[in-house]
Amino acid sequence: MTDPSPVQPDGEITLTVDGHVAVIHISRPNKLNSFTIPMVEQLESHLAVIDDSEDVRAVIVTSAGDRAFSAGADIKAFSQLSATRMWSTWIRRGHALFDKLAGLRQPSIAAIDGNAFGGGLELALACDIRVMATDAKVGLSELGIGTLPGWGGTARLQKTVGVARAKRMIFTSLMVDAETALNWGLVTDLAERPDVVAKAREIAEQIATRAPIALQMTKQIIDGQSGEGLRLTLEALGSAASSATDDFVEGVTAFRSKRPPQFSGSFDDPGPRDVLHG
Ligand SMILES: CCCCCCCCCCCCC[C@H](O)CC(=O)SCCNC(=O)CCNC(=O)[C@H](O)C(C)(C)COP(=O)(O)OP(=O)(O)OC[C@H]1O[C@@H](n2cnc3c(N)ncnc32)[C@H](O)[C@@H]1OP(=O)(O)O
Repeated sequence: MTDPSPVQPDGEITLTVDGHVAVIHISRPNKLNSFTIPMVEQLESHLAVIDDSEDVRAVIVTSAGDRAFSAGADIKAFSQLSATRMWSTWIRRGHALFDKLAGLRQPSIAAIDGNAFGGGLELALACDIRVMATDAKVGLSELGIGTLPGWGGTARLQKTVGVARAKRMIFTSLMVDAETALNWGLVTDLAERPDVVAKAREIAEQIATRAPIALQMTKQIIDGQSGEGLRLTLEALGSAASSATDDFVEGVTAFRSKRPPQFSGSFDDPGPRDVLHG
């Protein structure tokens, strides 16, 4: 039995890649996985690795099975700083970090296997899909400590649950339970706490069987402005049809051959191809 790794007082965020799925683990067990600057730095470098990878097709973000998914930014740390230092080390940097997560080519799934408060819920909101433990609660608690959700959660919550529910949650630091989160569309799936990561993994593996380039285009279209969606759709299909990504050829060929497609994610530009007649 190996000794558990020593608890890092400043917390630790690790990255493991298994096949086409990357898993980001947040661990600061004695402080409810609250974020320190070293953890922000580690997450920055992990996202850069994922962004550069051609193998990673889906990302899971989860805690290391601790009591909480994350209780947000380390209140004790940022509240000791001057306003200038707070802006540069916490607000601007954290906001950019969660934008980077939300903007990844690869879809991400938050496995909310514990309570998620403040920046912890903002982290989950920066992911595309959220799976939540049936006994967890989530909320943007920042107004309760005299600040506001500073890492993108205000805008993302409104986009996810609508204006009225976002106002109800943020203005009153409402902690919603799993059933409410599911009913409000804040999460897409519920699971018993020990099964949350497995559920997220199941979704990630399904995503990993899709054609990567078509998937990335779809993510960009959904995340684009609604009015922008049609133009992006036409543009994306136009570029795919004209240069016929290998995956598009493979998808049509596999369909015609009645076998599962094997997508490669490659994109060479052979010029127009007649993909419908072999
Ligand atoms: C106009 C505005 C101007 C203001 C400018 C300031 C801007 C600063 C912006 C920074 C960047 C924004 C980032 C983000 O948007 C903001 C945040 O994330 S703020 C943090 C939000 N999180 C919370 O409010 C949750 C705080 N925690 C709690 O309420 C409780 O811990 C709990 C989650 C309800 C659980 O309660 P309990 O079960 O009783 O557990 P404990 O409270 O005993 O906690 C155990 C242990 O963990 C420590 N801890 C918990 N949460 C945090 C945290 N967020 N930061 C640091 N430490 C935390 C807690 O202190 C205990 O430690 P111990 O006391 O045992 O040493």
